[in-house]
Amino acid sequence: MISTAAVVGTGLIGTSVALALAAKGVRVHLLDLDESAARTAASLGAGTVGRPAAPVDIALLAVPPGSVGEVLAVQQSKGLAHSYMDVASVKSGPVGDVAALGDPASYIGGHPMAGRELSGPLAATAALFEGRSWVLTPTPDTTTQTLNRALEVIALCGAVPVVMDGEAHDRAVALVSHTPHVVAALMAARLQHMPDDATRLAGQGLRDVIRIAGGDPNLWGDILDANAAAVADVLAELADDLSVAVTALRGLATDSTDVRAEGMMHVADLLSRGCEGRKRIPTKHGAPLRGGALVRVLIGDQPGELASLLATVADLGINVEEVTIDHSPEDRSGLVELLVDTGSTVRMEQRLIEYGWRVQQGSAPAPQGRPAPAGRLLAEAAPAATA
Ligand SMILES: NC(=O)c1ccc[n+]([C@@H]2O[C@H](COP(=O)([O-])OP(=O)(O)OC[C@H]3O[C@@H](n4cnc5c(N)ncnc54)[C@H](O)[C@@H]3O)[C@@H](O)[C@H]2O)c1
Ligand SMILES: O=C(O)C(=O)C[C@]1(C(=O)O)C=C[C@@H](O)C=C1
Repeated sequence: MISTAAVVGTGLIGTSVALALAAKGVRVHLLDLDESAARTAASLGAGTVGRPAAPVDIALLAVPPGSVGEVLAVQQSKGLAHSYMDVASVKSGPVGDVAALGDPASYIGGHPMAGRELSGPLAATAALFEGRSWVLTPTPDTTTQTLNRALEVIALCGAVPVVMDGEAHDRAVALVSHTPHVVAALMAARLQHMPDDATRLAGQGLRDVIRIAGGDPNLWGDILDANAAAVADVLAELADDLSVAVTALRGLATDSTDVRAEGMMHVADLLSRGCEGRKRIPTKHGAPLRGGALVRVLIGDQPGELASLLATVADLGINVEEVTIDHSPEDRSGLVELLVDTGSTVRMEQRLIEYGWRVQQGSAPAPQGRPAPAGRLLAEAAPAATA
């Protein structure tokens, strides 16, 4: 059983792990090149700043991918821990660096598949890894004790271990994490000089697409540098699809019936392949996305309104897969979208109306038009609520 740990690199990921371990009673030592980051983490309850008097059970190296090998070698030479694991978003590079610079027996590569577009200890949260996959890449050199300690860290963080080969991991994350980041950055870069009237129209769809583009450019430069070939392969396929999409759309903009028909065929194919691809992504419980449906509710933009809506939904005993909220600053309203089982929507809409919530009934695809001025107004609710 792990009772002591160290975290080297107390930024977003290091502090999140430290908070989760500290909450489970593990004594955590916090180390960072930037001492203020370690002090901030400590002030959040993530542990104590400074080296332990004796080696801890396991040290987590939560530093940029290019620094893992060097940091491991330094900390092994100082006897920081019995075992070491890193959390870097790429694995082949760090594993190679470790073999060249340090002792690979007490090291295991790791990568929690959870994060944020923010950096630093203040963005950390103990719940970050709950229910998420956490890759481990043991090599033939890794000792069983080190593997077991890493598995314990993952369990204490509430995550799900996935053991993989480092190169297979890097190919997989090129598709599911690194290329999406590049695509988000490319799209967000298009917005740099957009006119103000377009800015005002930006809704949740755009925000969903560009959220991760806010990630630290230095960290992401390091990640892309370490997985460049695999990301380039995925991007090249995307570029082929893009060029088909451009040609098809140019065709749709012509007067020729034949060219338009062919263009529409390609556009329809692209859109339906998109829907199919999206269904391959598991939900938070690990099952692929099924026929979920959206229930849309207008709320007032004041503190406690969303929490109150979610409490009502919980009272109804309906399981919500996802919640998104789209704020409209101009009329101080919010449109909340709750993804639930298809079978639950009608009952849920009726019951929410009975409770006095303003439901956009018949919720299905994207909302049309602007939401009306919001607020949970009993007087405005459906007849069932006022009867
Ligand atoms: N951000 C994410 O969403 C995410 C998700 C999973 C894994 N990761 C991986 O986690 C690691 C850390 O990322 P983060 O988002 O927490 O970054 P971060 O910038 O929030 O934190 C990194 C911390 O490491 C410290 N540091 C850098 N070099 C150091 C060194 N040589 N010795 C000691 N401390 C050092 C920095 O001062 C900083 O406090 C990276 O390897 C990243 O690939 C990130
Ligand atoms: O959700 C986010 O903000 C993330 O950046 C998470 C994400 C991902 O792509 O899933 C990003 C990089 C990490 O290596 C792991 C997780």
